[in-house]
Formats: sequence, C-alpha cells, structure tokens
Amino acid sequence: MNPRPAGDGFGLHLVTDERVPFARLLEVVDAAASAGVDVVQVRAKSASGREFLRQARAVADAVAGRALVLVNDRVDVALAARDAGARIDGVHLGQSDLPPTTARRLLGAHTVVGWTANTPAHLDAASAFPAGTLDYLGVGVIRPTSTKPNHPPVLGVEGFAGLAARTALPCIAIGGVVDGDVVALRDAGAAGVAVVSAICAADDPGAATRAFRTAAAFATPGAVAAR
Ligand SMILES: Cc1ncc(COP(=O)(O)OP(=O)(O)O)c(N)n1
Ligand SMILES: Cc1ncsc1CCOP(=O)(O)O
Ligand SMILES: [Mg+2]
Repeated sequence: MNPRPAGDGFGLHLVTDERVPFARLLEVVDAAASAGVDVVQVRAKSASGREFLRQARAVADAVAGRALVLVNDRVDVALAARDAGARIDGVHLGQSDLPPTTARRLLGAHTVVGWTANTPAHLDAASAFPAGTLDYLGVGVIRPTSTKPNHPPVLGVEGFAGLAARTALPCIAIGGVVDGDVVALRDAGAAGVAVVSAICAADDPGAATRAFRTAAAFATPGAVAAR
C-alpha cells in the first residue's frame, strides 16, 4: 500500500510529540490533516499499552480518513485500535520491535508497514525480506534532535543520499528536518520526510504543514515549469 502522497508525490509524515499536551496534540493533528499531511504516526514512548491505545483511537478519530494513521512500535496496539473500530492504516517499526514479516502476517496485505533503517546492514536486512513486506524505510537522523534522546549517528543529507541509493524502497528522511530541507532531501533521493517538532511545536501547525507542501511542490521535477 502506498503511503498516499499528495499531488506533488512527496510523502509528508507527522509523528506525534508526547511532550505536547494531548488535547493540543489533537488540534495539531487536525490542522495538519486539513493542510495536507499524508501520514500521521502515533508515537507515545512512555505511555502504557492502555494509554497508547486511547491515543491511537483519538488520533484516528481526529484524522477522520484525511491521512493514513500509523502506530509507532506496537503491532498489538494497532490491532487493538482496529478491533475497537479505529481506522489504523499500519505501523512504523524499529529495529528492536516485532519483525516486519510478523507484522505483515498479523496486519494483512492492505496495511502500511514501515521500518527504520539507518545503516547499510539495515538496508541489507530490508532487502532480504520477502517482496511486499515493507512499504517504506525511515532513514535518519538528518540532524541532531532533542526529540529522540540517544538517536543514531547523524547522517546529514549526504549520508542519507548514500543510504537511499542502496535501496529501491521509498526512503523517508527523519531527524531535525525543517521545510527548508525538502528540496535537498528530494534531490538526495527522499520519497518524503517525517517530522515531529517542525509541526508539533509550531504556533500554527497548519501553516507549518503548508510550508512543507509548498516546498515539496517546488522540489518536484517539472512542478515549477507546470505552474
Ligand atoms: C518515519 C520514521 N522513521 C524512523 C522512525 C524511528 O523509529 P525508531 O528507530 O523505532 O525510533 P522510535 O520512533 O520508536 O523512537 C520513526 N519513528 N518514523
Ligand atoms: C522518532 C525519531 N526517530 C529518529 S529522529 C526522531 C525524532 C524526530 O523529531 P524532530 O522532527 O523533532 O527532530
Ligand atoms: Mg520504534
């Protein structure tokens, strides 16, 4: 399943920020969904399973079908939210989560399964999965970021390009990404970007989302000439 990029073909993923009060986070998600985000990933590293389930259901309600909704890390929470009637489109898994092959079997073919890959070895592992296991890779970090303590080594745009060139899977750049990075990351082979702070910490999350969309339109080959 395609993570449904907007008309410019560039995927914009909003990853939720657990530092933001949840009521405000739902406002952020609503504004970003209205402004054209493609994917909302629910990330709640310090929440209990029950609290994570509550958040996943509430975010899916707020998105109301305007973007794909993915659950970070937890296949069980994705399944539980679906069981409760929420529209959950998939999961984003890290290297220490359940294997993507297991997630694919449990969640089914019509589900987005994304996986974190920050090294050549991770890319080799990704390419060893059966075809159709993974929909995209999350690759980073582009810059140091306080959002993820102990994040993997900084790749920069050049390091990202080196990894993206080694795989046919769509690569989503993450970590310290701002709208001004979109053109360079697209040139470096990014199929999209995933951001936390650039949207969640913005005074106007709708405007912040539109800034990414505008940048993506300019970054799209042919888009400028077509306007
Ligand atoms: C799109 C995207 N890419 C990478 C990550 C990072 O996932 P992970 O390494 O599992 O780290 P946590 O997000 O779980 O802290 C991501 N979440 N999304
Ligand atoms: C979840 C995650 N994985 C790698 S960096 C990161 C956080 C990115 O947050 P920000 O966009 O605020 O730098
Ligand atoms: Mg993870």
